[in-house]
Amino acid sequence: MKGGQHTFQLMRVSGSKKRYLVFSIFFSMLSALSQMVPYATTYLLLAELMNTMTGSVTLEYSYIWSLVWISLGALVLSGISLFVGSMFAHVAAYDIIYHLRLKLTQKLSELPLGYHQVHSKGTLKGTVMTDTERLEGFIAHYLPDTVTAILFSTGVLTYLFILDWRLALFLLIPIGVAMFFQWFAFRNEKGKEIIDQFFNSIAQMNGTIVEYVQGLPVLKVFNQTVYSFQRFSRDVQAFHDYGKAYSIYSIPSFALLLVALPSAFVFIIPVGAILLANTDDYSYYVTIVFLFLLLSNGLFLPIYKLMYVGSRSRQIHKALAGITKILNEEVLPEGSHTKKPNSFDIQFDTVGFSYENKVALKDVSFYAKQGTVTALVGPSGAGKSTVAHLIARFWDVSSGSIKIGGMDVRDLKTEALYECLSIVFQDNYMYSDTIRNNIRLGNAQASDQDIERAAEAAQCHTFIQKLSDGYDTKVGSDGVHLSGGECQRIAIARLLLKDSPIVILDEATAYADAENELYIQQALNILLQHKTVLIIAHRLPTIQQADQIIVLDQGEIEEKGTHTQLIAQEGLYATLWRLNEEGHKWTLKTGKGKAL
Ligand SMILES: Nc1ncnc2c1ncn2[C@@H]1O[C@H](COP(=O)(O)OP(=O)(O)OP(=O)(O)O)[C@@H](O)[C@H]1O
Repeated sequence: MKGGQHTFQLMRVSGSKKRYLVFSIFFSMLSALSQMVPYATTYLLLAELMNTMTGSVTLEYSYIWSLVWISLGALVLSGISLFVGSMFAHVAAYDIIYHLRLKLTQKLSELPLGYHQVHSKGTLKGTVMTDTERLEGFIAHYLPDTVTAILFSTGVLTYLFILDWRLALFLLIPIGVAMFFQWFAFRNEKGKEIIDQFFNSIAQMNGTIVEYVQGLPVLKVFNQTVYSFQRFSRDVQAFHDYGKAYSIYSIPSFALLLVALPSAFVFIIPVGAILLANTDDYSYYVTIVFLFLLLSNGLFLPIYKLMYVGSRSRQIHKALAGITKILNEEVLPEGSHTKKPNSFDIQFDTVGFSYENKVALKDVSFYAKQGTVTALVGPSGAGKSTVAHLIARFWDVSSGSIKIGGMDVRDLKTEALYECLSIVFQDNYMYSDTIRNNIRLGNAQASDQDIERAAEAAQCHTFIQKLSDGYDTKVGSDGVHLSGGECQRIAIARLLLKDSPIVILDEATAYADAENELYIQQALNILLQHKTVLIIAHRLPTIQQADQIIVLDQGEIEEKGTHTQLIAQEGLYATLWRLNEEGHKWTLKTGKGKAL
C-alpha cells in the first residue's frame, strides 16, 4: 500500500523516530480486532437462538449476557484503542513534520545563494509549510484509518469466506466494482494528469500570491486592481479551472462507490434465499445470511475510508516529491580550509560561467589588489552582478577560477568565505526584531556600545534615537516602517560590526534620494576604509575615483583601466560616460515644452 510506503519514506527522510508510529499502528490494529468481536458474538448469539428455536438446546441467559458483555467490552476497547492510536499518530505526525521542517530549512540555508535567486519564495514556502502540513494530515488522520480499515475488512472478508464462500463472493461483487472504478479513476494517466494539474495550480498560485503581496505597493501606486495583475489572475483562474475539472472527474467514481458499497444486500438476499431453499441445515443458513447482511453494512465505512485515502495518495505523493526534491538538491561542494586567507586580493583567472542555457561570462580575468577599489561597469546584462555573485559563491564558475589571497574560493569552508566578505545590495532585509538585534546580526558578540558606535559611523544613530524606543524599537511587519535609505544605513552599520576585509557593493545607492545618498556615501566611506572593494554602479561619477574600472560587455571584458585612461581610449567606457553626462542634463519638460 502506497500510504505505508509514503509514511516510512517520510520517516527515513525526516530522520524521526519510529516509536510513535509503531505504537499508533499497534493500537489501530487492536481497535480493528476489537471491532470484529461484536460480529463474532452476534453470530454466536444468533446460532444460540436458532438452536433454541429448533429445540436442540434450552436458552441460557447467562451465556447470552456474557456475549452481550463481551461485545460491549470489545466496543469500549476498540474506542479506547482508536483514541490512543490516533493520539500516537498525531504525535508521530508532528514529530515527523517537526524534523522535516528543520531539515528543509537547514537544507535551504545550505543551498547556494543563487538557488534562492531563481526559486520563487512562495513555492519554497508552499513546500516547507503547505506540503508538510498535508503530510501531517495524512499521517495523523489517514494512517490509523487505513490500518484499521485494512485489518478489519480483510479479517471480516476472510471470516465470511470461511463461513460460506458463495455468499462471500456475491458480497464482493459490488465492493469489487466500486473499488475497481475508484482505483481506475485515480490510477490511470488521465486521472494522474488531472490531479497533478490541480495540485500544480495550487503550488503556482502560492508562489504568485507571495509575489503579489510583495508587489502590492507598486500595484497601488499605478492604480492597478487584482484583475490587472495578469499572472495572479491567470493562476487563480487556472486553480479554479483545474479544481473544477478535478471535481467533475472524481465525482462519478465517488458516487458509484457511495451507491455500490451499501448495496451488497441486493445480492445477498436472493443468493441467501436460494441457499435456504436448498439446504437441510436451515438454522445455520438463517444465521449466516443474517450475519452477511449485518457485515455488508459494517464493511461500508472501512472500505469507503480506504478508497478515500487512495484518492489522496497522489496528493501525498506530490507533496513528498516536492519535499524530497529540495532535500536532494545539490549543494556546492564544501571547501576544506576553515581559516580565512592571509591576504584579501581577488583574482579572476579566465572565468567562464553559464546559467542553465545562457552564457553569462567568457574568459574574464582581472586582479583586484587588497585595499583597492575595483568598479564594474557596462551595459545592462553585461554580467556585472554575475561577477560579484561568483565571488560570494552564489554559484561555482563553469571554467577558470576565482581566488582570494591566492586561495580558490571553492577550497574555503562556507564560514571562512563569508568571514572574508560582505555584500551591500539595493534592498536590505530587516528582520521583525529590534533595531539593536538587526545590527547585531553583523557580530553576535557585539556589545550595546559597539552597536551604537557602528550606528553612529553608519549615520543612523540620530534617527534611531528619535524613534519611540530607540534601539529597542521593533522593525518589520509588527513594528515601525523604515525608509529604503534608513534600512540601507542600518545594513551598513551591520557590516561595520562585521568588519570583513572584502566588501561588494551591488548598486548600493541606486534608489536613494539626495539626502539619503549623502548619508549613505558618508557611511560607505567609513565602511570601505582599507578594504578590497568591488563596486557595481550605473551612475559613473560615483566610481570615478576607483583604482581600477573594468568595463564588461556581453560577458567579456572590453576595457580595463582608470577613469582617465578609459576616457582617453575613447571606447565603450567613454561612450557610457558621455551618455551618463547627457542623462544628468536631462530634465522633465512641462506640457508646453519648458524645462521644470
Ligand atoms: N538566474 C539567472 N538565470 C538565467 N540567466 C540569468 C540569471 N541571472 C542573470 N542572467 C542573465 O545573465 C546575463 C548577465 O546578467 P547580470 O545580472 O550579471 O548582468 P548585469 O550586467 O549585472 O545587468 P544589470 O546591470 O541590468 O543588473 C544577462 O543576460 C541575464 O539575463
